[in-house]
Amino acid sequence: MITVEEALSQLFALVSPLDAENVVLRDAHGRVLATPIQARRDQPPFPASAMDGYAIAGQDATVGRQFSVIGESAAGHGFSGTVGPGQTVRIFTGAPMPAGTDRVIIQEDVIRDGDTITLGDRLDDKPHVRPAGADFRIGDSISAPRLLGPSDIALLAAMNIAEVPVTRRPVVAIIPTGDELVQPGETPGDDQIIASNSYGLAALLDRLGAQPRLLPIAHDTIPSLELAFELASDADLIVTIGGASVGDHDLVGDVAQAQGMDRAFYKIAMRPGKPLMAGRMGTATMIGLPGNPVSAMVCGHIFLAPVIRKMLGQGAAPVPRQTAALAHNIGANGPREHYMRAHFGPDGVRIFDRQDSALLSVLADANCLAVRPISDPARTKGDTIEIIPI
Ligand SMILES: Nc1nc2c(c(=O)[nH]1)N[C@H]1C(S)=C(S)[C@@H](COP(=O)(O)OP(=O)(O)OC[C@H]3O[C@@H](n4cnc5c(N)ncnc54)[C@H](O)[C@@H]3O)O[C@H]1N2
Ligand code: MOO
Repeated sequence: MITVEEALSQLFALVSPLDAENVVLRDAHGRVLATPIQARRDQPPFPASAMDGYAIAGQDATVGRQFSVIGESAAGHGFSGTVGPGQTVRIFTGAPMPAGTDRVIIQEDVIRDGDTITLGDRLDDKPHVRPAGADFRIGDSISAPRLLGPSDIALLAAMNIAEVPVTRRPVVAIIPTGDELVQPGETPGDDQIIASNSYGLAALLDRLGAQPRLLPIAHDTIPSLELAFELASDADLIVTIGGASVGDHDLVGDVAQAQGMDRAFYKIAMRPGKPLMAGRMGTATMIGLPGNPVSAMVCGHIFLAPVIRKMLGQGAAPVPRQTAALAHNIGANGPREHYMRAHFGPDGVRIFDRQDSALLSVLADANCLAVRPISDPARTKGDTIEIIPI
């Protein structure tokens, strides 16, 4: 059995960043910027008022001074003339500062009488002007790779970027396997259960920015698994679930190899997740996950997530860990790195008692996985351990 670290580095060797494609701005949210992008304009493109008030020449801002109002500058409708001594222009937030002005007196500090204003006695000392290019200048760039969030989308829009180069989303074929499985909503037979982790993994892959394709459930027969691999052959990544262990009906590894899978590894010193396998299969990478629902989901967090990030051009790094204090004592760990369902709250990390890899309800209550290194000794309340938020 190899370590989690070794398995991850072998997985990274199996995948490469995908090509870039252009998408319209509206579709760029959640995608990874593939190449740096440059602003096409200055923002603001002109010195702009930050307040509603009156634009004047700053040196004339003295208490009691009077100005005659000669026009208006509104957002989208600037004032085309020049403002001379003793003159002002009514101005609104976002409007261009007229020529001859460099300060806005907010309307609360002005008394207006007809077309004359008088500056009040409590003037602030701020210009209330946003200089041209204060936000960004033409040519300023957003570096890549970068996972584009809502703030980035707003910035790209302001930069007048209508099409965004992003990394293609990896197509991930998910193959649930097992005669005992039926789809949610179907009526299971007496010996059957509902396929669950296939849906959990599809959701995880959605969240990672991949394009999951949930294939029909494959039976525990060679022809059914062969058909499933055929259906999956044009994917970037093929993920099987179940049939990975040593039972008589665990055929996934054998069929994959008969179909030309070049196996990189099988079995990891990890709990849950021991019977994980991976390799190249034609143009795709194949990852065979264990069937136990929690094992598959934990492998999704620990292996699929970093692999997808590498394919999206976000670099090759394990899933980030944090440190936190234990809320209670725990016993020693065994010979496999243990990813334990736990809850991190104000009193520290509480590791759940029940860790059977069939228990999805315990996974749903967890907000992190507490990582116990191989042969980690017993720990006491307050000790620092590593956790992975999930
Ligand atoms: N003699 C041994 N038995 C087992 C070993 C071992 O080392 N020696 N390893 C155990 C470990 S650890 C795991 S993990 C499981 C993994 O087995 P498989 O990958 O072959 O998975 P299955 O046998 O097909 O299924 C296990 C379990 O999970 C349920 N399952 C499978 N797919 C789904 C799905 N899509 N949705 C929901 N549930 C699913 C399945 O019904 C089984 O209950 O092997 C141990 N055995
Ligand atoms: O590795 Mo199994 O995944 O412990 O349940």
